[in-house]
Amino acid sequence: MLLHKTRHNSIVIQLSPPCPPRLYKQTTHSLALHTNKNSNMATKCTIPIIDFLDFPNQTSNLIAASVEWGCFRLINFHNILPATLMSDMKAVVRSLLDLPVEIKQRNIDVIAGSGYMAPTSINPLYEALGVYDIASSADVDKFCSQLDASPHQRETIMRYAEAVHVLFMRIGKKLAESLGVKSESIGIENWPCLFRINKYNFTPQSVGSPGVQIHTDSGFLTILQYDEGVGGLEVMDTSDQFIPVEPWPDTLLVNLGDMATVWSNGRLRNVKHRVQCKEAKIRVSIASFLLGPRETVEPRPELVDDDHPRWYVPTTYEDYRKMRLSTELQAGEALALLHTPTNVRKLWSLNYVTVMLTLNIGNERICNGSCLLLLNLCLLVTVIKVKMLETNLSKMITFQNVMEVSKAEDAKARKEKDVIPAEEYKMGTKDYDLEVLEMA
Ligand SMILES: O=C(O)CCC(=O)C(=O)O
Ligand SMILES: [Fe+2]
Repeated sequence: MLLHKTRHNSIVIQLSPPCPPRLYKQTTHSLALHTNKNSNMATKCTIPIIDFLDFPNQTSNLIAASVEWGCFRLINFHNILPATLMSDMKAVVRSLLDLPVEIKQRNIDVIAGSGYMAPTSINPLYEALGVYDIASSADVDKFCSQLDASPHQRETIMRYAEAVHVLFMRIGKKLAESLGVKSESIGIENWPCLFRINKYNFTPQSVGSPGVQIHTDSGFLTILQYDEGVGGLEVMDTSDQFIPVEPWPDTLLVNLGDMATVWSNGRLRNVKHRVQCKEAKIRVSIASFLLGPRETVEPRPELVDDDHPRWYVPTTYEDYRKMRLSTELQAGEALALLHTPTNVRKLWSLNYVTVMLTLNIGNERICNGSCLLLLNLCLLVTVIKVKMLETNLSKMITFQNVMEVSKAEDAKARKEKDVIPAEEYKMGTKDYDLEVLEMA
């Protein structure tokens, strides 16, 4: 029996383990064929693969992957983002992250966490540089100037930004259409695309430690060019277990984030993921985030009906991001704070019914041992859930108060970055657990 937490934070009890969709299987040896139709497939179920050259055949796979997993590996996209551009970009990114700290600090935030993040004493393994919106050539230009990028570096970054933006448009439109939403109506061309390059200074002492804590991405879609040599990235599978995203050359990982869940009225899964230090090497990744509509984000009317009542109240990405930061709910839990009052009431009534059933049936001794065990488990889950809801609600109230003095909140969100020189990292000597990083 499994207790399974759905993306609406409700708990369902499954009598047998859920099986991930069987559509997606990978060959054990390589991805050389770049197809998931190979008949010699391994039996292991794993992260879905979407072949970008195989649309519209892939439409149902795309939707299944986005609903069940909230992520997929993308293959055969090189007509848009060539392999040479990916490796050129990787080289540029490495050299930018190797710049002296005084230069990297010129990369200031536009929104909290969009600029340079220095290693800190709490999290000495991680640093990042970022651009608020790679869909804006002015933003990309500014980033290049801040870091004194050479003409070659500038050109590579510009070409990469354009290619990733095209990929976002194509994937986003396919996703919308496969959900029955007309892609022309969503204005996706105007959504900002945050860009972040991440460096993990993994050392022998840090093996086994977290590089980035469990989180969901707060935006709509993420395109991740993960390190092709150094692993460590893990995503939560359909049974809520973390599984490694083994580095496969010439593939990208696409994640769906919190805004996709709101926009789709809860149909698209915001995948939880994390980075663990597996080996003592420098790991570099390039993450691009399509954040979502600039104005209000709310469930699409096409996806709200009697069978799918509206789950989320309207919000803006900016407000949601601030709420995630101030509540430190980084793994999608903050979405519960956007639940419509009707749905919150439903959750409470469900909890109430479960408690009553457990107490009544337990008292009347009309059930056998295993039934009682099951009911007790329900009770335990209910109590935990009510506790979580209470904590989240109190965080929301705090958040609302804090929003009233939003200037102060902004300052608070831009956490002080205590830069420490590389030679002073004391990895392995004390716990450099986790600070809450401002993940996109
Ligand atoms: O470095 C990675 O592979 C993942 C980074 C990530 O999840 C993020 O930047 O949101
Ligand atoms: Fe992420």
